Amino acid sequence: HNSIRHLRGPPSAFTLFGNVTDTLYQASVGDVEFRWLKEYGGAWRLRGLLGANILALADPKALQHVLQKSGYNYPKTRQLSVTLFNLTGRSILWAPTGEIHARHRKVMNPAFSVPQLRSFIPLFRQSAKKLTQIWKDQVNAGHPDGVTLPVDRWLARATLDIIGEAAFDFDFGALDNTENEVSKAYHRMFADSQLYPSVWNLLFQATWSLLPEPLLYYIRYLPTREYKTYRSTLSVMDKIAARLIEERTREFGAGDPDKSRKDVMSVLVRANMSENPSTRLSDEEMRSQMFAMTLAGHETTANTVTWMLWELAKHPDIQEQLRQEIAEKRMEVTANGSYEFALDDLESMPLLQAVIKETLRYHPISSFLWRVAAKDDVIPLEKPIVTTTGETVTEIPIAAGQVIMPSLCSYNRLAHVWGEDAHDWNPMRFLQGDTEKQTKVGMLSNLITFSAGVRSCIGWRFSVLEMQAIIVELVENFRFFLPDDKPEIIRAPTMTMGPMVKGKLHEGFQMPLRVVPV
Ligand code: HEM
Repeated sequence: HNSIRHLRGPPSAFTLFGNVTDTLYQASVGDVEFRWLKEYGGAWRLRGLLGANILALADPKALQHVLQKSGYNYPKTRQLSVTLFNLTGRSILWAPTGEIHARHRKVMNPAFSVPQLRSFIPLFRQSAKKLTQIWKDQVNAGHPDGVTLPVDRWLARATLDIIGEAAFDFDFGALDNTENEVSKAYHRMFADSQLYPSVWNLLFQATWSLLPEPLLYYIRYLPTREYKTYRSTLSVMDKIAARLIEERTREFGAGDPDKSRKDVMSVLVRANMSENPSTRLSDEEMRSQMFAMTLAGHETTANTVTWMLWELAKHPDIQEQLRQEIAEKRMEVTANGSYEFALDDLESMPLLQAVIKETLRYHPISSFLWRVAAKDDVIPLEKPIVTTTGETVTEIPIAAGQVIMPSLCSYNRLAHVWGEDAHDWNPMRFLQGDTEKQTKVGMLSNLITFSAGVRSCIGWRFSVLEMQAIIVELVENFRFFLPDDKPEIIRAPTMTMGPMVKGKLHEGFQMPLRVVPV
């Protein structure tokens, strides 16, 4: 019995493939979602592969219910868990049950506390400055009008170095060496292996819910290009991870932990050693956290900053206002006898905050999630929807096993939440808007971009602080323009929604911008 049969949704020509492929094969993220959102409201039915019914959600109350209020009643689908296992091993991203996840999250939480994150600010600033210097050197080499740079690649290198230092006290050296193995390996993971998967691959994945679970953990050994990419990335990382964990554990065991070590892994090793042995994470699980943090923690932030610079290039007036705000804060800081922006300085720049929030809203790099109902339930709606029989409903009863696709990009465009101009990038909405009346959902200003609830992004604050530190440095030092040939940028529907140039998808993610020193 599947009670979402009566929900409206796009028709599908072939039962075998359904129309989930419409989402996965669209040219630019939002092409189909925003049309469906307009047509059906905050919830619609999609046909999955092999005739399955999938419930897509954008309604605030529905998302609050599924992601935030119901705890572990809506775990990740098996398919998603297995994919994350293939990418990261037995990490927090994989954790298939509430019990396993709670154990992982408890050990990891202390590493993401506010005081811990505050200590990373100098590191964020240092990497941003290094990037600035590299760009200045390139421009000064005889290009007074600036140069067109692949800003996304440079930002990914900077954020990889940051996650290395912050998470493991390890120098990946990605900014120093552009041929860096780890940096290239992670880039391949997203760009090559995730864009427009073949229908055969999708059908193969659809069978995972029918296969015995232990078998699924051997999928990563398949000889296809995709799994080879995953395996080679993990093996590059595995050697580094094993050494770092062994080092930390030895220091800790000798009763002589290096107190100066503030990296996430050291905090994790300490937290793990003080756990009851039965709830402790295994060596394999600890190594996997390192893969998870590297995967989840660098291209995500880099992509978001990339989209932000693109928007600033398209909105020169806002770019100039932001530069003005930073300049004023710079004078204030200098007058107080300091050389550097501290956390409070960064957080007291309203336009900076607004630009970051608006970019998170407009370009949510995880444009959708996958969940499955562990038991029968009734999902409430904030805005009623009309069913195929013309009935208006305010809740959706669902059966255990119902697959759900929270459409993060669609929620972030709801006109009744964000205003009639929800499809425009306009940071001013966060300076004028009154978010008090909105349904409380998500981690920051009711944005769903970091998901919500027990499985929300553990790194959301880390990422926001990192973005603040990077943006301030870049906008203080450079002006950003669209390149003269104005390439058409699309939001590629890969695992992290990255920018690609239309007609040049084979070149992977890219965002060329003209960078001119201030
Ligand atoms: C703009 C940047 C980022 C965005 C938009 C983002 C978004 C997300 C989203 C949507 C999820 C939920 C995925 C799901 O449930 O299927 C998630 C989970 C996660 N993120 Fe992030 N993330 C960002 C940056 C980071 C950073 C910097 C780190 C680490 C330092 C990080 C670490 C994680 C981890 C470990 C999880 C899994 C949490 C769990 O299952 O308990 N993320 N992120």
